[in-house]
Amino acid sequence: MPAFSPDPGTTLPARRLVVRDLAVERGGRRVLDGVSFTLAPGEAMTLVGPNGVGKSTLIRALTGLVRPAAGEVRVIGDGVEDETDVAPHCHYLGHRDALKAALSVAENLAFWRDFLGADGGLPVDAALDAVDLADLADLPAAYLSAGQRRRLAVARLVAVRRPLWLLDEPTAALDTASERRLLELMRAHVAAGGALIAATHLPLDLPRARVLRLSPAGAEAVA
Ligand SMILES: Nc1ncnc2c1ncn2[C@@H]1O[C@H](COP(=O)(O)OP(=O)(O)OP(=O)(O)O)[C@@H](O)[C@H]1O
Repeated sequence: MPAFSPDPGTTLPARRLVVRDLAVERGGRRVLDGVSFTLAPGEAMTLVGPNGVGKSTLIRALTGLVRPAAGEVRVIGDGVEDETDVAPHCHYLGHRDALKAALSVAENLAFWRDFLGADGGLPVDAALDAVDLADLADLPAAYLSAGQRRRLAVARLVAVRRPLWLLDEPTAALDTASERRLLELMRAHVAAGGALIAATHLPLDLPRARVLRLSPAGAEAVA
């Protein structure tokens, strides 16, 4: 598996995520209230808190998949037209790996590159190599194990360059080597000027990562 090192000459477009007084309701109940933070280019933030506190809800609200009850989420950066539409600037890695079972591993990734626009991202074979899936390129995705499925979902992050990664428990189902590999990709992303948020129950070895702790009492920046 080759080391993935971003070309230092191709830094990501600088995008700042600004979240102000965000409130989100689920099933008629206010799950999040008054969440505010800013994430600058080159910053990583882990999102922690007990089961059911609203980590996935916050990440989905940031992507625009869940409509906030109050507050706003904005992307600020040069040349950004619609500042409230975060989706075109981000990758969302959720609990479901968004794979088409009948397509091969390589075809799944090629689909995402076409669909999302692969400007500057790694070619399919290199992206599969980055997650150690090159040997399974022709296998139908239906046959992948849970960890392999997750690795294929992770390959999307490097096959399509986006400045903001919103990751919901990204290490779920990954073995130790794959987890280490994902952390390398995350560090490389931040080093290239990208930003990321990762909801996690496990400590992630991300130097200088800020921590946003959610609790039933509210959100608190703890580092
Ligand atoms: N579609 C929904 N309808 C009703 N309630 C929901 C819905 N989705 C989430 N919830 C509730 O919102 C709360 C927050 O859920 P969320 O999945 O964001 O928590 P989490 O912090 O990510 O939890 P975990 O650590 O278990 O993954 C929970 O009480 C959950 O039951």
